[in-house]
Amino acid sequence: MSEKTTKELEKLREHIDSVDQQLLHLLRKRLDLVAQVGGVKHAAGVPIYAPQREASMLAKRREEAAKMNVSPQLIEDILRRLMRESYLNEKDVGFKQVKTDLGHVVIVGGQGKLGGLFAQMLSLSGYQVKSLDKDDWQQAEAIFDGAGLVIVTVPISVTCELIRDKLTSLPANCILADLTSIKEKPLDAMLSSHQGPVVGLHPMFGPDVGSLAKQVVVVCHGRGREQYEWLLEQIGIWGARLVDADAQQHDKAMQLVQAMRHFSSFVYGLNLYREAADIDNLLQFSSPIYRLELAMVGRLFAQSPELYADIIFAQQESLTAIGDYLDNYAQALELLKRGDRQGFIREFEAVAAWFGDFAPQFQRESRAMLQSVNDMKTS
Ligand SMILES: C=C(O[C@@H]1C=C(C(=O)O)C=C[C@H]1O)C(=O)O
Repeated sequence: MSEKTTKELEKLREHIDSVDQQLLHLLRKRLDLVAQVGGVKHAAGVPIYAPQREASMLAKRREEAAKMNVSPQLIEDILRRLMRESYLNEKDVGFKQVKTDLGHVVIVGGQGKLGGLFAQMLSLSGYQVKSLDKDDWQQAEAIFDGAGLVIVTVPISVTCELIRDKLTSLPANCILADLTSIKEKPLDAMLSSHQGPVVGLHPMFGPDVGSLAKQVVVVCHGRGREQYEWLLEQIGIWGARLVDADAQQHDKAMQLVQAMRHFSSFVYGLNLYREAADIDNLLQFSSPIYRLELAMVGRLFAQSPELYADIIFAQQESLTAIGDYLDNYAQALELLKRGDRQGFIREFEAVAAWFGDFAPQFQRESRAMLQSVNDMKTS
């Protein structure tokens, strides 16, 4: 059935269409300017992401918007979306090559998704990149010969063994780095296999990000920092934020941030499956927060089970964090069984007090996410 309309409505809609077309022309103009900025940055080696410029630009546009009786949040939302586009487009011109006399880069596991992303970023920055995968070990000697940087990005379960068995005779000054999501053991393995510069990296994002702008890369220093400092600068030019961490502390945080988080998503999915939930039907009744939650869980099952098994099984200690969660769940369930509404409220308040200012901050952040989940609906 076609939507109801009137003559007057049609007239106004024609005006709106024409304004939208003007917007489109302005967008084209903005994209062209950003492309020029990309070229200038490429030549000068300026990072793709400029947080101070963004903050001052947003503040000015918000102020102007308020004066024009336009919601400051509206212009901020639009500009943030446009800036995301800028990062993607700036990428296309490539990046400045910080180290021009490196020799080539070898990505061990270059056919994996994350390896592929790093290979792409390095190639866009002018480096010669070679991939070394499962079937290439026969030619390893030739591939490593003359390498200035070797990046290991293979499943966690085989990372340390591979480093210890196969990376013992790299060129002396070659930098050895890994992208594993745990850091202590791989870093130890790299330090003992290779006498040259060593650095542990953990990109805190999946391979499906379109751009590294604003993404975090954790850095655990190994040895010979002066020799790999350029690599950190290069990653900064891609737009990522580098966060130094102690390997042990990083691994401890990962028990909650990764093992526990993915495990509870897994169980959430497992539960829906065992309860034979009808997802179509649930979506009919879904509130935006439920849809978002289901998306967070469902996206897990669109990816590789090996990847998640690797992350969850990586550290024996995660078992404690996950076990604690089960205990807390059981204790909270007791409140419910006893009908202890007051007890529930007391616990709730204790947790809220502990979250402190983060709770309202998270509420604000999630509001924006929920609104965009709602915007995505098509019927
Ligand atoms: C275009 C630039 O690059 C990025 C994109 C911006 C934009 O689209 O307005 C602003 C700042 C940068 O994060 C720039 O530096 O001006």
